[in-house]
Amino acid sequence: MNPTLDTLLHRNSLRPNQMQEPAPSDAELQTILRAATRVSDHGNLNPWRLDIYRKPAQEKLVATLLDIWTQKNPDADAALTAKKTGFVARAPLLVMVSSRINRASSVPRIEQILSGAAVCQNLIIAATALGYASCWLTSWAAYDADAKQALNVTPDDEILGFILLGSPAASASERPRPPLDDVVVWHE
Ligand SMILES: Cc1cc2nc3c(=O)[nH]c(=O)nc-3n(C[C@H](O)[C@H](O)[C@H](O)COP(=O)(O)O)c2cc1C
Repeated sequence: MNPTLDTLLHRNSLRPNQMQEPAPSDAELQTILRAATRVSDHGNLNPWRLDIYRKPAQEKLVATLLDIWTQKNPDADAALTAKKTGFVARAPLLVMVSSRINRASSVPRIEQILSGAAVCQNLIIAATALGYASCWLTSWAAYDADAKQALNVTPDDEILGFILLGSPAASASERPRPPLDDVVVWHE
């Protein structure tokens, strides 16, 4: 089968706890990032940013999220707190994709965000094509004003994804995909 279609037709997410070292090498990551940023983009605005976190930066990010989470959820139990804050360091590499909306442009905000979503999906596809595992998460942190500020994302912008990457440590369980007849309408 055509290798691009093979990747697209067989991609599955793996949870961060199903990933292990190594992360993509620097050279592989460059390729993944080039593929990720080669997206459709109305107005050629590049209205997105990619923040790369490796360890120890991932651990510092956990500490930042922990401060914010515990202030807002002082009664949360330790397991929940660890889950809600530790996810960003639970895989070998984290890429945060966020919008950088160009407000001077007439291109609608939604279209600039959609271009950023394409960045996320291209990133995942490229990592999959190189044999890496990936998972696109948002969690509470993408929508928390203080977390956004700590991550240098303005209130007007959006955290589009925390994308975790690593080597597969398990095989993905196949989940049902929608029958085409459920989601496709043919017009003749
Ligand atoms: C924008 C976006 C945000 C997501 N955020 C989360 C999340 O916070 N937690 C989660 O468990 N899954 C989240 N997911 C879903 C997973 O990334 C994944 O798509 C899902 O587990 C299905 O697996 P699949 O990619 O193999 O279809 C998100 C997906 C998208 C597109």
